[in-house]
Amino acid sequence: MHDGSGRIVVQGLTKQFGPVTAVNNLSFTVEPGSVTGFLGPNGAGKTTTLRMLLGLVTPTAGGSTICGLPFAQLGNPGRVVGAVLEAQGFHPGRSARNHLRVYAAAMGVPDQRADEVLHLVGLGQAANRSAGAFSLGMKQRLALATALLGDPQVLVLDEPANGLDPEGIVWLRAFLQSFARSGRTVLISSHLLGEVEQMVDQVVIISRGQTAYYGPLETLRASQQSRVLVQPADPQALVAKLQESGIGSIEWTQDGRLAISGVDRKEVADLAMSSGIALYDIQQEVIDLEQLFFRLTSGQYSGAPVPSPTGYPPQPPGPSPWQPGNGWGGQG
Ligand SMILES: Nc1ncnc2c1ncn2[C@@H]1O[C@H](COP(=O)(O)OP(=O)(O)OP(=O)(O)O)[C@@H](O)[C@H]1O
Repeated sequence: MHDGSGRIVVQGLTKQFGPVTAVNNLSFTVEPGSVTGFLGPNGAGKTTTLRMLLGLVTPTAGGSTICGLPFAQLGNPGRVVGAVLEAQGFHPGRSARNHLRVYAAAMGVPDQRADEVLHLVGLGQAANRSAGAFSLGMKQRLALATALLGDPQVLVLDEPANGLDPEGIVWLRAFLQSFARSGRTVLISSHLLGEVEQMVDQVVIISRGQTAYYGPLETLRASQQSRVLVQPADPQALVAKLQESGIGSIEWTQDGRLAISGVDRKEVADLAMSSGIALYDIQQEVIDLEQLFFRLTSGQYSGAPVPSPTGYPPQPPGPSPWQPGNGWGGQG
């Protein structure tokens, strides 16, 4: 019997395809009640990890659990975890409703659940239309509806924003956040941080099959020291005043402004005013998460070091479920 927690634990997960190490000793925990983004560039090992989590690929080492159990031991897994791994091929002549009824029967849920999940994903009006003729965005919604059939506690979605128009992305964000707010677990992968930035609370960023960052998105943002960018009438005078008062560290930007770290805008403005130095422009630098993401994952290609923010390396909570005979490496 699973523990009903909705927690996903990945511990020491490794997958070797011949000479290729697709996933390398990967560990992280996904807690219920939040949307977690599983991010990394193309080829980082995201799909392989999700396939191992869902019992479709046998790990070379390590393992994973959902609600405390390896996938293979979940019993009726569709009732615990709903998954969308790729925009599925749908039977060309089958309506959306009938597609769902086939899956509902296989899972042992009543036919009427097909209509419920169609409404949940906004396809209520398209129930009788042929799923094979759906647009990519509608197929994504239908795949999500299929994953929701068993009213699962955990959702695992591989690149769910792919193919959605801006309205679809806004809808998906609201849907996943409300799903998570009901105490359930959402894990979504993407190779673009910007695409899921507004949807996720936590992130697991991987590069070359290894964890580059694991923790709240906010902590990642805050780990980047922001700078005050200022254009003074007399830069030398402001530099002298800043150095005199020991405020921040100062650099010149390429466009000739002063960039001051370790201060807020008000401190710089107050100092300039009390020193009689006019400022033509002053602003707090906005941290570009996309740039940060590239920096974190560029090691995939260049071997660059990555920072270790708080919360890393991750530890699975509570007693280790990784005991001999607990399903390790046997599923797949
Ligand atoms: N069945 C397989 N046989 C051999 N190599 C594989 C296999 N599946 C994946 N790989 C390799 O493992 C690495 C990780 O691939 P994976 O598909 O997990 O990455 P990904 O992060 O999901 O990438 P993408 O964003 O492009 O989908 C890649 O180098 C890929 O070529």
